[in-house]
Amino acid sequence: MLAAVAGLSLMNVSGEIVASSNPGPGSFAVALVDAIGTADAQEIAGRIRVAKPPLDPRLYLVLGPGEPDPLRLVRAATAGGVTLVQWRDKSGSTAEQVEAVRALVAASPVPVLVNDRADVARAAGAAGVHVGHGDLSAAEAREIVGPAAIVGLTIHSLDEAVAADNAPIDYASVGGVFETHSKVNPDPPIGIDGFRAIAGRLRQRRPALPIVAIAGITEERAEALAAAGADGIAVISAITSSGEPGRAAEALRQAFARGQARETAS
Ligand SMILES: Cc1ncc(COP(=O)(O)OP(=O)(O)O)c(N)n1
Ligand SMILES: Cc1ncsc1CCOP(=O)(O)O
Ligand SMILES: [Mg+2]
Repeated sequence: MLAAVAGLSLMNVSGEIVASSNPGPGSFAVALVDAIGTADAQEIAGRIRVAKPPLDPRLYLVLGPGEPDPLRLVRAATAGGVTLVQWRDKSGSTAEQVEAVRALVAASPVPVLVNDRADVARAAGAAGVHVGHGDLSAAEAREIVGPAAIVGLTIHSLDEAVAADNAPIDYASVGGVFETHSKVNPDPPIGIDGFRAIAGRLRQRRPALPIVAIAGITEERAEALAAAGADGIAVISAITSSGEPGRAAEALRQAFARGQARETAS
């Protein structure tokens, strides 16, 4: 498979290079064969464009093996409006994680990312990986999952925002914004003002980088965070503990949309 992709890329990019010198119709084929034969690997790699899965971070569900029926949960939550899913397993074996992620990828109509484990993401055919402090760096994760995958990074502070200026990431997750019972968070919550400050610093250098907020997010807070400029909210308990994940997802999406409308109007 990889060899086929490499061969096609070599053909396509060589064709682009030859076409840019405007050869006549009779000499194009000869020039193409010459270009393929003398191709410079670095130039070819630099010109390859890869299509990423579309990233819609508006409502990002994080779940793990503690859920009694993860596939059912994901089906209901995505039907209710979840746009992105993350598998977060802090203790399962590698084989267990790969199996769980493969099943989720098959069941989910939206992209599935894997927390921490770029190797699992790649092996299971997930859309990407999320890393934070103490995990692989974003650059190391990117090496493993490749240029077409989604890489997300947690940002806790202004210093981490500055350090992320050149990180090869597709979105940042800022938090913990509020207190959470779903994870041990040693740092105090940053609040909505902290979110605004960090998001502002990230956007100084990377205005198009999607930024989601995480930790302790409820319907009411979803609206406030959208109004504060979040591109998305990442939640565990607001959906997994609701008893009705589809309805909870719908309510969060609606609240988030109300906040976005307030932000646009301001
Ligand atoms: C969307 C999202 N944001 C933040 C995190 C937390 O990542 P990290 O800081 O690496 O902590 P763990 O989740 O690995 O315990 C996340 N997983 N997802
Ligand atoms: C994975 C993670 N990272 C920072 S807070 C958190 C958990 C968020 O869960 P909840 O939405 O239940 O507060
Ligand atoms: Mg992590």
